[in-house]
Amino acid sequence: MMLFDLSSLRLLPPSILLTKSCRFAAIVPVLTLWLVMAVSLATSFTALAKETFSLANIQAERRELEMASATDKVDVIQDIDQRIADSHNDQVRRASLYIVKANILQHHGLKAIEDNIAKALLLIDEQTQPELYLYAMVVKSYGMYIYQNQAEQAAIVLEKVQQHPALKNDLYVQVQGLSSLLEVYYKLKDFNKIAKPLFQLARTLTSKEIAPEYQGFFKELDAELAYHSGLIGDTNQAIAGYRKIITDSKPKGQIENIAVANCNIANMYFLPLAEKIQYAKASLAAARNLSCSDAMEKLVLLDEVQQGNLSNIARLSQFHSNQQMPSLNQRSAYYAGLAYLKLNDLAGAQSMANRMTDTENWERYDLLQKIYEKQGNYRDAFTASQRYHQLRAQKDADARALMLSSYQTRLEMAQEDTIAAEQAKQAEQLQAAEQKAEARLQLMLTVIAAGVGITVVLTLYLYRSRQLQRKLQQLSDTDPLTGLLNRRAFLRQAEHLKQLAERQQFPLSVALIDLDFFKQINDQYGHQAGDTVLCAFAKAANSTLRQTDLCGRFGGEEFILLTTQQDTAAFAASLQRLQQCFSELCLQDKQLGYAVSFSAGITTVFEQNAGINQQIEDAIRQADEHLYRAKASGRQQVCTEDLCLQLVSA
Ligand SMILES: Nc1nc2c(ncn2[C@@H]2O[C@H](COP(=O)(O)OP(=O)(O)OP(=O)(O)O)[C@@H](O)[C@H]2O)c(=O)[nH]1
Repeated sequence: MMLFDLSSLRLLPPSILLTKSCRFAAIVPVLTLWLVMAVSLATSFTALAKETFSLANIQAERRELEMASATDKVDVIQDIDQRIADSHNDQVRRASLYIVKANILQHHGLKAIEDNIAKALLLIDEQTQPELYLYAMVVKSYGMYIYQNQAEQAAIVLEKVQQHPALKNDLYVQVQGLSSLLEVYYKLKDFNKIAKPLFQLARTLTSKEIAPEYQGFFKELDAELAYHSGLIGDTNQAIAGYRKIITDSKPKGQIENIAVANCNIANMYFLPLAEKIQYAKASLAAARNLSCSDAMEKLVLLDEVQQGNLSNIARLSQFHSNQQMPSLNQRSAYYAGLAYLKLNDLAGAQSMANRMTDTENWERYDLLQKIYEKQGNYRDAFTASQRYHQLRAQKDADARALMLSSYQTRLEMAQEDTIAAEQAKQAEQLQAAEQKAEARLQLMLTVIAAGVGITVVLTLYLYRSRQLQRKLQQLSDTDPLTGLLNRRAFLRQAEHLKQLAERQQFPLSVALIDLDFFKQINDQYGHQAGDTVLCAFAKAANSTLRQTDLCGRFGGEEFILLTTQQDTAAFAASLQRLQQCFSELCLQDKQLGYAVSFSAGITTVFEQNAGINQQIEDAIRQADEHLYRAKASGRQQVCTEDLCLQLVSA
């Protein structure tokens, strides 16, 4: 049976490990392993790519569908349904398609919105797909507002949407939300709040940060911005917005866009009538068959009646009420009524007043006031006049509030911008300071590290050179054969010891030692044996003398000792011990095997009590003289000035 170690198989090519017979069997698990790894890697990459691009894909698809929705809604809805059916495996995409469908069907009743949003919400996880959730909320709240008159609830939802951090990931939803919020605030007459989303919308749409692929898409929303600007009385911004659309549409020959843009300007509440008529004429000049063309013609007709062309009154008054432009219907009835009054046709005027059903419209009361006045009904004329002034004052107050709110908001946003710019500047400065500090710290650390490194290297270098110096000193101070001090080092240290002896008042004596018949040893046993004898002497000296004694090789077979012994007798006794030890070592040596002796001459260098104090050189000369006597008296003796003592060998 063959056993395989799979861990090693993975590291080494199977061919190296296996014989031909079992190679195939081993390749199978290895290949399987590699295959599993490759497949899992590929799937994880695909999953990652899918996760990363899913929002972008959804946004691209939404763009495509909503842009197309402007052309043929029925086809688009069919297309969406098909896509929903095809994407049964992708919940997120399906949810997105349901929301797009709800958005496209916004003007087809609440049920169409609610049904599709409900289906989408079932498929959305708010935590993991916040952008889709926000989109659903925007579409849903718009439906609530237009069909259920739940503007307040819609405002709460839309405000929450605008504050959601994930909104920044979806500029489209952000803009849709702002746009809906504007309408809702307008409906609620929440004038203090209108300006902010409007300016935010304007800022977003003019932002340079909009990615190129979104710019074309958002162009559609320029009309939205212009429309809301008109609603809040920012006629300049509204006209500028519409003019932009007109300028963009002209080279493309999009005459409907041009007509509608002019039409929208003409319909702006805050625009003076004379200007309205001018834009109405421009709209009609571009196209006459649009849903707003009737209203434009009515405006032009109004002008004619105002100019005194009263023959057109009948035509003006004949216009059927147009649901799209209720205000214009009211207005045409008003101007027709005024014209009838000019012609003293009170019945005609009254019929026009009856058509003005909006009891909040100040023009109705202006007309009634004038009719009652002509009838001589001053009581009702007074009441109508009172109501007229009341409503006008209210309208003026609303307009003033709107203007003030717009300026107030502009101011607040400018302040916010200043604060944000200041904070950004501070953050930048802080970052720069942090970077500087970091760089300084880095530099300091580098310097410290370099310092530490240099110190370590220097210390090592100094330590090494100190060691070397010591070694050199030791080499230059020692005799290489015996390891004792050489003559020069001995004399130097002897000088120091003598100075110490003088200071501390201790006695100092010197002995000059010469080995006996050394030449004979050399001659008889060889030079190496002579060296052994010299080393034996050094060894004996080291083991018998005191730590404080100095011993050196003075030259050849001559040694010198400097001792702090009290008297010469004690010194001689030490030399006796030395002789004993020395001769023993020689005797025990296999090469020699016999005792060797030495002769010594000793003398006092310094002795305070005896009044002796001589130079080291003088003392050595004296010791040499005594040594000469020791040699002359038969060797193996130690001699002082007065006597000689025989040394005993082992
Ligand atoms: N092996 C050896 N011999 C040395 C060394 N230095 C000097 N000598 C020898 O020591 C001998 C000294 O001989 P001498 O001065 O005649 O003295 P001696 O033979 O000891 O006779 P006495 O001193 O009169 O007892 C010479 O033969 C030198 O060559 C050394 O380092 N090693």
